[in-house]
Amino acid sequence: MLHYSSNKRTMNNLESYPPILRHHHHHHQSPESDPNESNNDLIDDVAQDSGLDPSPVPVIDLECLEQEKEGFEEACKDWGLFRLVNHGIPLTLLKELQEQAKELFSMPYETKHDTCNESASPITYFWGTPALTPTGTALNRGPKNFNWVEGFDVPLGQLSKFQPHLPTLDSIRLLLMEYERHLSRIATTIFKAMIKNLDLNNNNNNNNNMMNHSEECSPSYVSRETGMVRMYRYPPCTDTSIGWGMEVHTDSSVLSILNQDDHVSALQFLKDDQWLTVKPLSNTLIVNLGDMMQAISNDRYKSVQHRVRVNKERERISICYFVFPAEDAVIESPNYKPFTYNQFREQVQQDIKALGYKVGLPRFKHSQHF
Ligand SMILES: O=C(O)CCC(=O)C(=O)O
Ligand SMILES: [Fe+2]
Repeated sequence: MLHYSSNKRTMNNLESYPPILRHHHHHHQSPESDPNESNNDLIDDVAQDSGLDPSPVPVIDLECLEQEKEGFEEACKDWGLFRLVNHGIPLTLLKELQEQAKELFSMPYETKHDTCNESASPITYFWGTPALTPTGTALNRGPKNFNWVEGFDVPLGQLSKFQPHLPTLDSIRLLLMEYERHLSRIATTIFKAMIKNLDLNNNNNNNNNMMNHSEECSPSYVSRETGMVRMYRYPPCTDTSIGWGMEVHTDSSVLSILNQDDHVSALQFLKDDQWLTVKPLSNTLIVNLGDMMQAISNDRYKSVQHRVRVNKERERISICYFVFPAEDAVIESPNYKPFTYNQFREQVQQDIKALGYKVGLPRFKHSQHF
């Protein structure tokens, strides 16, 4: 019985991949594959099994942001990425989301494609690139920039107004609404602590976007309405020279919070010119700082460069939450010309279309070097 269902799952899986992501899915090792690569995979797996975290990613306790201020500051300044513990999200919710996302992705490709192309659906389905237009269609960047990934784009502000026909998508919608409540709480807590450490309230008296006078965190820079979730599946690919699950980039968000598959390590980030791998560890979240946070902090904090490797044998699921400033929130800091997130996004889209890549923050600096 077990055997039967696991065979069935494998078969479904192949049908569930977008046609263009099916070619390199076979179980035997390809002769040209680089032996060092496969060794690395093995080492990762051993490290994972031992339960240790061999890469020195800073660990931040959400309950102790003030007490452990120094470590938190260092993580924001020197790393741009940290592992979050004590986040208060029930482990059952994290696991349920992973399970439901896996089930959704394992549906036939056509089903996923058609469901999300219903005109009323704010959730869109894409593959081959994480770069989308505001309406959710993929920005075509040519075959060179093809990424080994498929995903769903979920604008969180619209979830309560919409009921998908597909039952799996609807149950995921309900889970995501619950998840969003936790994530906006977490993002606000982290952002408040950052603003306090950066001492921005005192320095920018005329800037209402950080906190307002009653010491309440204003929603302007961490807006619930514009938040989004991306669910990704990275199919396995025997030929890892094909490229990246997701090529190197920085996030445009204020903060990104990642709930990743417990089994496959693939996310890498740049630290002092070295690529380090983030090991998946159960019941932890990965938080990374995005471009908006770097600008808000006037470059004291850093939007970390990261990328996702393809895995030879196993698919990987990740669920990423991104928080952005409100539409009308103007980012003002000494190194930058004042700009809104919409202007930033518009510029990114233009650059991707014209140049094939995102220029990002340098476009908005007083002195432009790019
Ligand atoms: O899937 C991941 O681990 C990271 C995804 C990512 O970097 C992104 O969506 O910006
Ligand atoms: Fe990213």
